[in-house]
Amino acid sequence: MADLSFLALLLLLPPALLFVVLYVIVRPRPVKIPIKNRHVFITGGSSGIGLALAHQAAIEGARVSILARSIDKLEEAKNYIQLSTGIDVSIFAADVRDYGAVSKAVEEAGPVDVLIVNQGVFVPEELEKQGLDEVKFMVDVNLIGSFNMIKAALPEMKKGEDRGPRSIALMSSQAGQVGIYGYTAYSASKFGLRGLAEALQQEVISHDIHVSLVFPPDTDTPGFAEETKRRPPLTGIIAESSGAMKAEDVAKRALDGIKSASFIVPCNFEGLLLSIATAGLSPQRSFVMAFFEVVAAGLVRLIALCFQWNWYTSIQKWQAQNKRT
Ligand SMILES: NC(=O)C1=CN([C@@H]2O[C@H](COP(=O)(O)OP(=O)(O)OC[C@H]3O[C@@H](n4cnc5c(N)ncnc54)[C@H](OP(=O)(O)O)[C@@H]3O)[C@@H](O)[C@H]2O)C=CC1
Ligand SMILES: CCCCCCCCCCCCCCCC(=O)[C@@H](N)CO
Repeated sequence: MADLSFLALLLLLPPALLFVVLYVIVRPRPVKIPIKNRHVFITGGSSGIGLALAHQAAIEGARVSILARSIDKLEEAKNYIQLSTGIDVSIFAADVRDYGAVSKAVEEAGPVDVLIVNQGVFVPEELEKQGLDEVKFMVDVNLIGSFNMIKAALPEMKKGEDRGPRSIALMSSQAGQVGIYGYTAYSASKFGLRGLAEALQQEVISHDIHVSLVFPPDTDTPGFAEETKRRPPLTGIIAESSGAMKAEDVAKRALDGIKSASFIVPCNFEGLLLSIATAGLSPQRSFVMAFFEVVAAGLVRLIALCFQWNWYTSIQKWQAQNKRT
């Protein structure tokens, strides 16, 4: 009996020690970002995930501003939120590719507490067929547009130390964690956001600003409805490895991730696996998540290799059936 409890202790000791070590070393330290009564500024807030985020943030008592190009869609979004919640949302018509327009909007909106850089365009096609104009379009809107937004909002955000912890959240995609057939430009733009976010977090941590990166799977939005009209079949087949979600559910996950200042914010179970598989050197505030990352790394890599096996088999089959062009 005594031998058994000694054995149990011996088995439990390494994970317990690991827990303690991780609890001590995880950086940056955990922090909570309040939403209520704070200024939440959402780009691409007139449609899909951005609109769901604006709606949710308004319900939670935030002062909400949304920015997008089309004034008609912005007004429609404003009316929808007004009708369903009674809350007024400020709207700003600007193209994120235009730094001057974006700065003007941010200046008019006033200091931002939570900046959600969510605008995005996606036009899937094999690189060989896709025009460079479309490649540039995706990189400009998704990546350079995000730089423009952050550059415009950061100076005032930095001055807000008396307002408490602030957040910059970026909307990536699971295609920003793994490259997917048909998404060369899109994946590149979303992988780019990760480099931006990791470096930025180190630069703004001393100002109590916390960066989050959200990784949704396929999500039912007006943009996605357009995308599916022209998505190469193989893109769809591979993307279906992760379950599709509703915009409201992605928005809820995203907002919860922002409020707990998680650096990596997965949205579904496959996303959780992907986050562990691609944890790399990204910051981790939660010692519990850090524990799983350390302990599950090998197994998750094995699962990832099985997915790659499955995807390459699908590609091979598809190309055999449809004669390579
Ligand atoms: N839906 C999906 O399957 C997934 C989406 N995502 C990401 O989530 C984000 C939102 O996607 P989703 O809700 O589907 O997209 P939608 O196409 O439904 O909405 C996109 C929003 O971005 C705005 N926008 C687009 N281009 C610009 C621009 N140049 N300047 C300013 N605003 C712009 C649009 O308004 P306007 O056109 O008027 O400018 C609109 O408000 C994107 O970053 C996308 O990559 C990630 C994973 C999956
Ligand atoms: C370790 C094992 C991990 C297993 C899970 C792998 C699942 C990967 C699926 C990738 C899906 C990409 C969807 C892109 C959605 C998107 O951004 C477009 N709809 C454009 O908006």
